[in-house]
Amino acid sequence: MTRLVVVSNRVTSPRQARSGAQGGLAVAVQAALEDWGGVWFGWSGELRDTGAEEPTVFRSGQVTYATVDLSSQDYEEYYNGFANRTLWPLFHYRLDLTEFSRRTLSGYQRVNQLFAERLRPLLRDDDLIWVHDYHLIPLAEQLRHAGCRQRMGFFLHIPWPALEVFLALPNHREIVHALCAYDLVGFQTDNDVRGFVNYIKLEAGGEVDPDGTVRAFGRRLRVAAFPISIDTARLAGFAREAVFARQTVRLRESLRGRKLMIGVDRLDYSKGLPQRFRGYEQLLEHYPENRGRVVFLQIAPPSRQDVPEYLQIRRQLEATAGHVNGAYAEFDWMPLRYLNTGFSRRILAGFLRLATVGVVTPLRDGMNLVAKEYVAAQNPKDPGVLLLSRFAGASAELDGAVPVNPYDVEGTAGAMQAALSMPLEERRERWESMYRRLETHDVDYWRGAFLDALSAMEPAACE
Ligand SMILES: O=P(O)(O)OC[C@H]1O[C@H](O[C@H]2O[C@H](CO)[C@@H](O)[C@H](O)[C@H]2O)[C@H](O)[C@@H](O)[C@@H]1O
Ligand SMILES: O=c1ccn([C@@H]2O[C@H](COP(=O)(O)OP(=O)(O)O)[C@@H](O)[C@H]2O)c(=O)[nH]1
Repeated sequence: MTRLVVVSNRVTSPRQARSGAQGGLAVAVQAALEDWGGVWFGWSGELRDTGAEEPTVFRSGQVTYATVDLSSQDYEEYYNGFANRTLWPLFHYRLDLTEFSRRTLSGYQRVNQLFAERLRPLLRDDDLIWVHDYHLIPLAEQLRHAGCRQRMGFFLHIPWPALEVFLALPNHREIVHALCAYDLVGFQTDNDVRGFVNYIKLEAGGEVDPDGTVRAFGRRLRVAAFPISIDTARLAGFAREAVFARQTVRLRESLRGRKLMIGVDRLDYSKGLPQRFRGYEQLLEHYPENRGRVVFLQIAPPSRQDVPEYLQIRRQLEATAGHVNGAYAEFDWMPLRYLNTGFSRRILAGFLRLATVGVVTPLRDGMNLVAKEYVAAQNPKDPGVLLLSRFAGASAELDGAVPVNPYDVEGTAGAMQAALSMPLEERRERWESMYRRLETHDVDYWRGAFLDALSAMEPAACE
């Protein structure tokens, strides 16, 4: 039987998943693999400087985990460097934060080569190989050089930028050339597909058919949007069960009847947290009836702390949160609760259900699973309102959300006010259309759509 082999930088064991420290990629891949079974290959998250080791392999349920350690130089150049100081900021439209160096680029290529060498002996001829995200764009090309002919798909979890932004990457051509070694390249949204197709047509001199068939660099492949999703029924079940859980009860009691607004994001500059805090400050300033009546809970587990820009945003947020509380707190009311802790998704589901407003206002986001989890966690009889940035991939699907331009701080405050005072009937109507979408378009649907498309490809099609 055809095996599924998933490759990603981040591999999360079931134990790590319970800590709540992982991002959306790990959450979705875990859910996809748990049902289908297969191999999950990637970085162990550990650093080892002595000698290249064979992958560590262990099995849990249906999934075989195979992980490799990285050296501290690999970690610095590949993960902190080219992946998270070049590709991440550039693909999130932050040219001001984008660094480029040949040293980190060569580390990026080296780790992709290492992954290819370690993965190859584990592969069978009829495996379906599914590679995830910007860390591993060159992997298929490396595997093909080593003679692998299996069908290979790639899914990009982050946005694909507009052409003019992408052209700022000095090795843009090399990156797209490498992507063309896959048989199927999946993006989160049609907008991302458009950015890629524009590059193929306008820069690479390639051709793209209406069905997404691409011919470029002597290869034929397919591109399409496959919006990632959540395990909707399971998350809704977590939220129902969490009503009587210890932490949910503690949170509810601490509110003393006040309305809860909630944000849950990795501590990342792409998530728009400073603008969000300022929007909340404006809400308290311009709609004073909310003072003492609303609490904003922002959960922001630290992420990529060895990358300087992440330390900067952390300091900035501490100052902004302190400023909001300093200006508006009363002796018996703290307007903003800002936590640098991660929670398990069971606990989060309970917190999301308690919240009258879910605030998801990234400056740019590939998808944003928290937006979908907020909808899934709501009580159908009395659902809360989702505020959603138009720059999150999720906004293409969640039409019942209140749209927000996160750069418009006063507009964000106005949207918060509208959400806090929205009548039940409108809340239900908006929630129902979003929940219906998530019931059918869940993580199983995402996995099935991608793997069906990949299975239908001819292996290693060259023009
Ligand atoms: O692995 P880290 O460096 O700790 O970062 C966590 C993950 O962040 C990013 O997640 C993205 O994937 C989500 C699911 O598709 C999507 O909803 C979100 O918009 C993206 O930002 C990153 O792309 C992953 O590789 C990281 O593992
Ligand atoms: O304390 C936390 C914070 C986040 N998450 C999960 O991490 C994922 C974040 O994914 P998203 O797509 O929103 O953003 P990313 O972090 O991948 O950029 C979601 O499933 C969250 O429920 C979690 O389990 N615990």
